[in-house]
Order: sequence, then structure tokens, then C-alpha cells
Amino acid sequence: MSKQIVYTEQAPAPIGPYSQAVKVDLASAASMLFVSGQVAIELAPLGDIQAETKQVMENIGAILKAAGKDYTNIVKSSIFVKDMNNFAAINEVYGRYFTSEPPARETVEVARLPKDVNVEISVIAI
Ligand SMILES: C=C(N)C(=O)O
Repeated sequence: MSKQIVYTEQAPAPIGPYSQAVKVDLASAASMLFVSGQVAIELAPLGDIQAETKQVMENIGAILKAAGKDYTNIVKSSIFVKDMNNFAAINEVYGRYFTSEPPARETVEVARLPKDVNVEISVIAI
């Protein structure tokens, strides 16, 4: 695959399951897939942040599969959380999907998410 993990000690080491950067060789990346933010709207009731994160990641996996890709193809993700106090709990579940070379990522706390879910994740895959 045409991706390379970038790491430098001149910037802070990742504080979660993500990479400082992922370099993609565009000449050999056959396609790019932009996956919209996924939310666990099929879960009811909401409240278990780890169950919600798992459902979101499974939804992303289904979309990746539909496009002929898998989690190893993800080079960038964005996590939107309603409560940053859930950072460690989300990381624990999210990290299970990336045993090595995790994507670059940002995690931001937001005031409110669609359908009042607690976490939304979007990804870019190559
Ligand atoms: C600090 C980050 N980039 C993160 O947790 O996604």
C-alpha cells in the first residue's frame, strides 16, 4: 500500500492510537474514499460510550467493505465527542481497530451531535 507512517521526536508523541502523520504516495494510491461521519443511531438507548464507539467503527467497517477497503486503508480520521472525559474510553475501543500504523487523527469536543449521539467518526481511506 502507498502509505508511510511519519514520526519525528521534534513533535509530541501521539497520546492515543493515532500517528503524527501518514504520508500517501498519490501516484500509487488507486483511489481515495471519503467516509461521512458515522453515528450509532441504531443503538438504543445510548449511554455506553464504548458500545457506541464500537458500533460507529463497525459502521465504518461496513462502508469500507462496500468500497472494497478495510481499516488498514484508513489514513486519516476525525473524532467528534460530546464529552472529552470519554477520551480514554473511546481510545480503548478505537485502538482495537488499528493494531499497527494507526491513521492520523484529530479529536474534538463539540457542543452537540446529530440525534444526540455521544461520538461521531469520519475517515479517509486510500
Ligand atoms: C490529539 C489527537 N490528535 C487525538 O487524540 O486525536
